[in-house]
Amino acid sequence: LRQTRKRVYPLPLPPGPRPLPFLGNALQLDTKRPWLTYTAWGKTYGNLIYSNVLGIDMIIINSETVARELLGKRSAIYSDRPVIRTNELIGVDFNTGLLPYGETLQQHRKIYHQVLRAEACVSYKEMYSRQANQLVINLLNTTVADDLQKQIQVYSASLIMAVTYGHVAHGDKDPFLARADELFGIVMRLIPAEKAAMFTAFPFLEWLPAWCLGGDYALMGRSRELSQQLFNEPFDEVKAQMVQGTASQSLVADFLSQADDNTDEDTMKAVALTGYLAGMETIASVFHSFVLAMVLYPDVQARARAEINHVVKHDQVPSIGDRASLPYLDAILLEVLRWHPPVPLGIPHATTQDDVYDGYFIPKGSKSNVLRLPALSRDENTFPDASRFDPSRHLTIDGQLKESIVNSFIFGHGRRICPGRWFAENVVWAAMATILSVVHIDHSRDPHGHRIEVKPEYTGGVAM
Ligand code: HEM
Repeated sequence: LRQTRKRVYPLPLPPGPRPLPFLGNALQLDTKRPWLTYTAWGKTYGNLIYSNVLGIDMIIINSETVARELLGKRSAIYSDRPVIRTNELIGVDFNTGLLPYGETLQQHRKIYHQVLRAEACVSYKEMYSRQANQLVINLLNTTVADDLQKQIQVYSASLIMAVTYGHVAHGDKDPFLARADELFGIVMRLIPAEKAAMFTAFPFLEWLPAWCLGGDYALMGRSRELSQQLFNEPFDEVKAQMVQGTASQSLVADFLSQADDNTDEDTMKAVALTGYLAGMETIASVFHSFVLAMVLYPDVQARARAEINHVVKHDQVPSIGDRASLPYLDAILLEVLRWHPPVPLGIPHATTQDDVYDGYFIPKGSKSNVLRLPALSRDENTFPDASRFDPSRHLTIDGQLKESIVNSFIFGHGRRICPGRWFAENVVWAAMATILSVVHIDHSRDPHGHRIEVKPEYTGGVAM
């Protein structure tokens, strides 16, 4: 245990629950549902809370204003990440989201900026449309809910695959998708959803050893092997295609053609694979929420379809170029993100220097979390009748999009803000537009023609 003697600070720490010697607040945590502990603490201690767990300083940020000030404006010192050693054991420590703040991270982020910034993302519009069309064809052949989930997963995986490596996946039998699927399966077994949420919520778990992964060394080995294959093979394929002149447009091809002598290939491999893994889960999550909303709110679906029919000619499907003329569809996208934030716990940040906020001392090395995304997005003061799915809350009286505050918390903050946010929005938008213009989403029916009610339930984890 790290805290062997009481430390003295020049100013008071933010308010928080009373710690026990050595254990700090460890016994007060609800490890299965961490956000409940933080919600309860928030009610007692307010928007900035200090807690100490096993000697690690933890700051919990319960307000968007404080998050923007600390993680945003002061991001020069709030952009480190807690080290989570288990990631090395399963071979996923290449992941951008886990890198400490420093040179390697900056190289990663430079590449994302090159290929995924807002303007660059628009250039993938053909790909968005092609994949969205394929999704609709697959959905039309789907009869049961399990298939729907599978189709959504295959869709997000194939799309990211196409955009990242220009690789056309052939359904879930595609070797790359199959490997990625196996890797996911293993990671889920080693770190099941509630454990993943716990790692995210409680960064003090940084030094947990292999036993917390169930001690299954064979699975860990297989996981590392798969990670290495996914890391190298698709990238090398694009490289070979570039030499033969057969590569299609993709992030990796764009990168290789823009690369200079100083460009490090391993960095690009890590970026590409992170993009693939980060995008697949999150986009699938948004998409499930979209389908759910369309089933539960048929009036919203009807209004969106009416908007599309009004703006786009009847024999055409909207493309990204029509986005500005379809504000209601964009409002649906924002509402889906607000209604069920895909990454509800965010990813914790860590401080690299001591800091002072509002008269309180924040020690260097503190792990800060904005753990209440669902609470922010369900805040009745900002979003009245917040549990209702209501896209019109994002529109002005004359039907134009309002300045959105949803984006300011859903994708994180400061120098660690999600670099895939524009890409994710385009991808989901294209799929929503295509689906709504050709498919009607409704409840399934039982063999007697009675509709089967939907019971909305979400799995936990880093992405819901
Ligand atoms: C709707 C979909 C998505 C949501 C809601 C989402 C949300 C987030 C959040 C909350 C973070 C943490 C930010 C922080 O620490 O402050 C993050 C980080 C990240 N996201 Fe996303 N994301 C989405 C899609 C994507 C996609 C499609 C990609 C890649 C193509 C991507 C790549 C990343 C990466 C690389 C990071 C780590 C950044 C860093 O640590 O510097 N995300 N995302």
